[in-house]
Amino acid sequence: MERRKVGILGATGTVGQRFIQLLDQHPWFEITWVAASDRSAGKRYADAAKWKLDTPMPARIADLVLQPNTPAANTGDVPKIIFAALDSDIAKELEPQFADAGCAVISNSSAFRMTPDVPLVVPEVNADHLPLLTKQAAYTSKSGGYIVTNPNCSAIGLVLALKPLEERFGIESLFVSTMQAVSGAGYPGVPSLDILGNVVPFIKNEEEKLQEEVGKLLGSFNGNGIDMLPAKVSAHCNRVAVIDGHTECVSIKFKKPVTREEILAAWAEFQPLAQHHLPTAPAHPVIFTDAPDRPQPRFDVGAGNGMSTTVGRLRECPLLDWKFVLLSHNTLRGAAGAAVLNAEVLAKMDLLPGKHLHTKTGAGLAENELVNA
Ligand SMILES: NC(=O)C1=CN([C@@H]2O[C@H](COP(=O)(O)OP(=O)(O)OC[C@H]3O[C@@H](n4cnc5c(N)ncnc54)[C@H](OP(=O)(O)O)[C@@H]3O)[C@@H](O)[C@H]2O)C=CC1
Ligand SMILES: N[C@@H](CC(=O)OP(=O)(O)O)C(=O)O
Repeated sequence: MERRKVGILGATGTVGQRFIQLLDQHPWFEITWVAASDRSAGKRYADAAKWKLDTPMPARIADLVLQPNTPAANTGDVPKIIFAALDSDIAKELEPQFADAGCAVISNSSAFRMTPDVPLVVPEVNADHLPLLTKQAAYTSKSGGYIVTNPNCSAIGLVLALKPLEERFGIESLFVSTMQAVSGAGYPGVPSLDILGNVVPFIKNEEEKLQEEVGKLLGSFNGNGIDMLPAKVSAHCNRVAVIDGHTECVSIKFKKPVTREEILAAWAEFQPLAQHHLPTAPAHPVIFTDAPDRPQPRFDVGAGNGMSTTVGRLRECPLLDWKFVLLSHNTLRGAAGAAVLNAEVLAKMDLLPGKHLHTKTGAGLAENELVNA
């Protein structure tokens, strides 16, 4: 099968490098275009990027030349599928330009996550929100472009654990306290003298994003927009001296009495994408460990190729109903892997740019094939 050509915007950064790692051998997508800041444009990828992953930089990518970062400034072919890993302010300016030029922009940034006509999606949780993209002006104006976003890295791990619980028991309120890895701040990120032997109890805008994104992700698509989940959510976000993997301590109040066995069954049976055979989807999005001292970033961050959330320490909460600890990989499941999985679902729903683009709404496929179990 011929692979679809894709580009990466912000290709030299922490998340951009993860995109390269995940897409280099991808069966459906082929990287043909990379771009970053004006500082990097015109350079070979190998000369512009400080490669920080423990797998080698793919030789073919090393020789790609970084292109200008707007569609207008490009003289050659810009692929119709763009994975974007830009800071929010830059994303705000650049992503709409690519959507207006007819590209599917699969974005990591927070810039448009809460925009009413932009889907904010974790496929196992709310793939049925994706048809919202057909309301965007770029799409309806027949350029066929659009923006789809994935959530904040802490929100992704959290909603994977919450979705099966919300479906079965209903969530009334939620308290979450995070311990977030330094790679979440990009490269070079947090200065070593600030974080070594230390905990920083502040990540700008993080608590606000986590609180509001959970409501949209667990909300429902009403045909025109998203009705937010009305649960109360309170978040504390902390930076800790871990390289990869965000750990979160979660306490929940449910709408009805729930047993430990029912919670464990909800997690174990949560496999909403199992029948779709998506290359990046983990077999088990939520993995429970009953070891008393797990999950831990050092041992569990790679679960499901970095795409599963590991949950553990499930116990009764004297304030709310139940509490547990979860861990997920912030640059894989929390960023690049999430975006690649979004693109795989869009491909399955026939919503990626192609010859049928303007006749498809994605609605039938969302309802019939990608509903969450
Ligand atoms: N790190 C993480 O765990 C997660 C990050 N995110 C989000 O993903 C986005 C990227 O984060 P991250 O990879 O960590 O950031 P980095 O700082 O590591 O990388 C930033 C990238 O943006 C490029 N860039 C900078 N300025 C411009 C510009 N004016 N035009 C085009 N490209 C530019 C840089 O290129 P150059 O090399 O040329 O400077 C680099 O490729 C952010 O919005 C972040 O919040 C989301 C989830 C998790
Ligand atoms: N802010 C997160 C990374 C992230 O996901 O950010 P954003 O919500 O801007 O994508 C962290 O530092 O760990």
